[in-house]
Amino acid sequence: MKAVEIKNFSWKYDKARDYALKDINLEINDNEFIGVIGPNESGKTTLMNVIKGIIPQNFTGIYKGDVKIYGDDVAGLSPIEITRRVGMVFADPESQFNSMSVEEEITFGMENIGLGIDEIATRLNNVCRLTDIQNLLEKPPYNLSGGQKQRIAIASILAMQPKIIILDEPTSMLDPISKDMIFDLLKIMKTELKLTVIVVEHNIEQLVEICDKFLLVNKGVIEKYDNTEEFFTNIDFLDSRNVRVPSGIKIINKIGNLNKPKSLPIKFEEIVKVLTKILDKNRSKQYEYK
Ligand SMILES: Nc1ncnc2c1ncn2[C@@H]1O[C@H](COP(=O)(O)OP(=O)(O)OP(=O)(O)O)[C@@H](O)[C@H]1O
Repeated sequence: MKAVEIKNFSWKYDKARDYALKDINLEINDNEFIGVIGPNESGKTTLMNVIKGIIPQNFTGIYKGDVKIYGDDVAGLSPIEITRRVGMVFADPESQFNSMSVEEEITFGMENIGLGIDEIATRLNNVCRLTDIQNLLEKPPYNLSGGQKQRIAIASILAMQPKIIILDEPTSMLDPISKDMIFDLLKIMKTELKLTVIVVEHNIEQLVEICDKFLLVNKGVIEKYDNTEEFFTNIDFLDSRNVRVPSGIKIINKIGNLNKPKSLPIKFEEIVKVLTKILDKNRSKQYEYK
């Protein structure tokens, strides 16, 4: 069964002149990891809100087409049913907080959906271990570092055990070390928790290492949706859309196009391997000539 299935979908915000999303068709498989990129105001957040059911629940406008989450029409699900299936993390973790201690913050959602005390304790323990926030439980969530706040926001979402997690620019307000910690957590979500992960992120260099597929949204339409390797084959097209293609991929693409191999690596360590081979070959050739 598909995790997300969107068919002929369009959305126009009330009073907006144009549709924010136009004729969207999209399928996301269970346990896939999707990187969503695109220019500002292209419709990325709107698309995430559609998958999470925030649109049409909290917005008025024109809603056309079908949006299904694991086979069910999202517009027909109750807020609790949606919360159980889809979790969402925002750029600003504080926008999610509404409790006076980290522990309350994490248990709040679980109590709301009526989980028992033992289940809440087990889940609390698990998510604190995953996000490394055990020593923060007594503290107010507001007086912490940006990275800690984001890990708390993620912990409270993971505690709900959704099948899909959407993260909308989760590292945009964080320092480099905290960013790395969030990327490590993203890996765990895919490999250990087996979630379907959809992340809007500008840091393509790090996304390339973990995403199965990339989705480019531009002017309200899906311009490109492909496996990561395929996505980065047409560098000229991506340049024309101002996608910041990592330098390693650009270099290997230039060299690769000259040598015409069947497929090109895109992950950092794979690129290093290929370049090392090319350099070694060159060195041994120079040696032969001497
Ligand atoms: N609540 C709203 N009411 C009316 N128009 C909106 C609303 N929210 C977003 N829009 C418009 O919808 C379009 C898509 O916006 P959206 O926030 O989805 O883009 P985005 O790609 O996430 O942008 P960014 O990268 O800047 O966050 C924009 O033209 C925006 O102005």
